[in-house]
This record gives sequence, C-alpha cells and structure tokens, in this order.
Amino acid sequence: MTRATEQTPPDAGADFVVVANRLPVDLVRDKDGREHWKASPGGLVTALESILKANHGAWVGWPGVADAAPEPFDADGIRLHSVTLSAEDVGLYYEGFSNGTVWPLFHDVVVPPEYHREWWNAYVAINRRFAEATAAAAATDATVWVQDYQLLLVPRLLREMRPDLTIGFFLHIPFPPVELFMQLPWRSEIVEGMLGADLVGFHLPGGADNFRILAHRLGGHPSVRLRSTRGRASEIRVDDRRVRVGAFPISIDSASIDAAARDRGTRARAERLRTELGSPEILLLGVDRLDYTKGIDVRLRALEELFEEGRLETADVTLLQLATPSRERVEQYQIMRSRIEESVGRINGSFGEIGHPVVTYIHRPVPKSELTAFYVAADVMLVTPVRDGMNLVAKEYVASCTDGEGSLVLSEFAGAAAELRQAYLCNPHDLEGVKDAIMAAVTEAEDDRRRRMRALRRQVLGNDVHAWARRFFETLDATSDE
Ligand SMILES: O=P(O)(O)OC[C@H]1O[C@H](O[C@H]2O[C@H](CO)[C@@H](O)[C@H](O)[C@H]2O)[C@H](O)[C@@H](O)[C@@H]1O
Ligand SMILES: Nc1ccn([C@@H]2O[C@H](COP(=O)(O)OP(=O)(O)O)[C@@H](O)[C@H]2O)c(=O)n1
Repeated sequence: MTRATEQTPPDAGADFVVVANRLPVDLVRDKDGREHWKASPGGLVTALESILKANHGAWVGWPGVADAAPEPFDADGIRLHSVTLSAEDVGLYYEGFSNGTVWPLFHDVVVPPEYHREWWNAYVAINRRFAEATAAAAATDATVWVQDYQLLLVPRLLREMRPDLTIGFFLHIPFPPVELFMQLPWRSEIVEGMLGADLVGFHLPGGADNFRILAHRLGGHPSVRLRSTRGRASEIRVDDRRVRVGAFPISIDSASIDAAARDRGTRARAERLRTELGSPEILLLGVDRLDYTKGIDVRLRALEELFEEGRLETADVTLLQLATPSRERVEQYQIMRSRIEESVGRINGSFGEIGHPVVTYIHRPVPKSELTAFYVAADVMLVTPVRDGMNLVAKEYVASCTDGEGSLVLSEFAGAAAELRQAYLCNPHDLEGVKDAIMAAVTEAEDDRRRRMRALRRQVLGNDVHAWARRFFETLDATSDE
C-alpha cells in the first residue's frame, strides 16, 4: 500500500462524521427510471442512525446502487455524502473482498473464503476513495467514526491524510481467532490499517484479545491491559501513538421499540396478523437477512424433525420466517437461498394443509412498523446463527415483549448471547440441542418463562444504543486527551 498524501482541512465541514460502506438510505431505481430512497438493510444502520440524528453529524457512504453520484443532501438532520462505486467496484470490493473474503473468514469460515489479488487491489483503492471523501467532509479537529469490515484500511489512510482528526473504528462482525485470521494473505496490511484509529472497538472481549495478539505477532506492537477503564480495555503502542482496544457490545434504541410495541395500532396489527396466520396456538418467528451465517436452515431442520417426531403438533404451531434479500449476486447466498426455499417447500408439502402452511416464508423487506407488530405477535423468537457479531433482532424482540410474555431461543454463537444469558441458549451445530431449546421455550411453565423475560428486558432496556455510543466516545475522548 502506498502512503496517502496529507490534505488541508476543508473550510466548512462536520465536527462529527460517520463513514460506513452504506448510507442509511439506499437509492432505488424503478423500472421506468424514476429514483427514490429507502432505508438500507442491517443492524449497523439501525444502530447508528439514531446516534447521528441526535448529533447533527455527517455520514459518508455508498448509496447502494452502481454509478449513483448524488450531491450531498440532508436527511433527518444528517448530511449525507455519497461515495460512487461502479458496477465493477461493487463486484470486486463489496461482493468480492468484503463479502467473499472477509465476511466468511471472520464468521468462522462457515463457507470457504476466497483470496483473489484483484479483489484485494479493488478493496485498497476503494478504501482510499472512502478515506478521501471523509477527509473532505470533516472539519478541522473533527471526530470520525469508521464502521466495519468493508473499511478496515480507512483509519490508517485517513490518519495519513488528516492527522488532526480523532478516529474511532468499530467492527460490527466477529473478529476471528488468530489461527483463522493468519490465512489472510494481506493480514499485516489489515491490522496496520485498523491501528490507524485512536480506538478500535469490538462487540466482545474475545475479539479485542484476538486483535491485540495479532498486532503483536504481525506488527511487533506491544500492548498493556488498562485497569482504570470499565470492562476490559487494552492499549497498543504503535510508534509514538497509543491505540486503545476494547469491547463495546452494541444495542438498540430500546425505549423507542418498547413504546412502538405498546402502541395500540401495533397491538391491533399483531392480533390481525395472528388471525391471518390461522390463529395458531404457538407462533414461532424468524427475522433475518437471508445470510448463510444466520442459521435459518438450522431452525427449519429442527422444526421439521420436531414435527416428524410428533413432539410438536402441526395444527398448533406456525413458523413465520422473514428473510430480507441480501447480497444476492454472491454465489454462497444463492446456494443458501435455494436450500432454504427447498426446505420450506418440503416442510409445507409434508405437514401443511390447504390454506394452512406450517411455514410462512417472506423474502422481501418489511417496513419497521410492521416488524414490531410481528415481534409483538410472536410467542417464540428463533435466533439461531452459526456465528453473528451481535444480532440486534434478538434485542428488538425482547424490547417488544412489553407484557413480559414471549420466549427467545438464542444461539450461543451470536454476540448477543454474552448478555442475554436468560434466553433459551443453544448450540446451532447440535440439532438435538436446538430442538430441546425450542421445546423448552414452548413448554416451560409460564412463571419460569416470565422470569426469564423479566431478566432479558432488564438487560436490554438498561443497555441501549445511546449507552453504547456514550461508552465508546468516553473511551475515545480519554484517548485523545492524553
Ligand atoms: O450492507 P449489507 O451488505 O446489506 O449488510 C447489512 C449489514 O450486515 C452486517 O451487520 C452487522 O452489524 C450488526 C450491528 O452491529 C450486528 O448486530 C450484526 O451481527 C452484524 O452482522 C454488517 O456488519 C453491516 O456492515 C451491514 O451493513
Ligand atoms: N424485514 C426486516 C428485517 C430486519 N430489519 C432490521 O435489520 C436489522 C438486522 O440487524 P441484525 O443485527 O440482527 O443483523 P444484520 O442484518 O445486521 O447482520 C434489525 O435492526 C432489524 O430490525 C428490518 O428493518 N426489516
């Protein structure tokens, strides 16, 4: 990687800038060529949007379609700056290196990562493009918050361009064990890229530990544990700089979801939904991007076996599975989609009745207001990823269970499991264990279910996304004050 050249700060610019692969809204082009904006998918946008609205900051990101180059504009008090990507850039940088190399490698190689030099070269070039756009949008001495695995090189590039900036970096996906990370042909460049930040944040302490070990092994950067900070944090020495590293588990805007779930209209919609689904005694719900990490196939297999074994009665139980379309041009996503749709067809073919499928599967985005009604309607939420950075859906479900009813089946391999200990935890690789967790969630005595939900709600309502951002910025400020 060549060094970036230092840039003069712009005359006007924002004091607080988020840079993420995606803008919070995607540009959509209709068949007749008309354009409009819609909310982008995923938990990163959900989490950051509320923070930025409160801070009147700027957001630098890709508008979600190739070759779009809209001028900067304001949306809900946030100044949006678009980074333009050509169709080739999207193929090499987003679908290729980000989602064909880093995503599977960082999610425990659940599908094999591919290593291609042309993907890497595009990733370097596009990270530089994001860094340049950010350097142009940030005021002198601004704070910049770089997000996620698509932009691992941006902190260092940005520091070289704009040494006046305070730079935070947060990784929304797991940071893998050292042995897996070492597969990456460009492992040193990635670690040095992240070390350009003043603070590098992960969801879990394990990710922070893996990163610290790699910074030492690959770059010879020593680190010390900090005792003064809340939780476990470390400091890595990089030349004459100190880079803080720590765990900051992300959360949701719990109070606003709680309020939306209490809303009379939402509750009425939830009732109607149950009726539309044939008034099942037990409504199971799955809500995911259609991603091979989410374990949608795992829960379908578990359900099928529970029906086959007669442990669940098909007349009593319905699963509603929402699967938001995601990364549809990446081959592994196409393979997973076919497998899931085949399972849904098989289960309904074997166990459904005319007008009463046992699995209702929706493969399109659903509006947020509708989503809250689905959470309210559900008796049991199934969150069974084979690996997940956090999983905000699990927390959103808990925040929506305002009457203390509802059960959460949660994979131990979701980051959320570290906090949501009272969920029905399961190992998604152990199918019998998943089935037992579902059965426990369905059959456990009401008092016990309520006791679990009370504890979960305490956790989620007491640790919201604002507290997450506050903790991150307190640590970042402490770093830049020293
Ligand atoms: O932008 P896409 O390629 O459509 O993907 C959507 C987002 O998916 C990932 O979300 C992660 O962030 C969540 C919030 O921290 C976390 O709960 C979840 O476990 C992660 O998978 C991805 O990291 C984002 O960059 C994407 O925008
Ligand atoms: N149909 C859907 C499904 C999910 N979502 C949101 O997408 C986010 C998913 O976040 P997540 O952390 O569970 O998982 P990722 O998709 O970010 O990997 C949640 O905030 C959901 O509310 C949505 O807006 N519409």
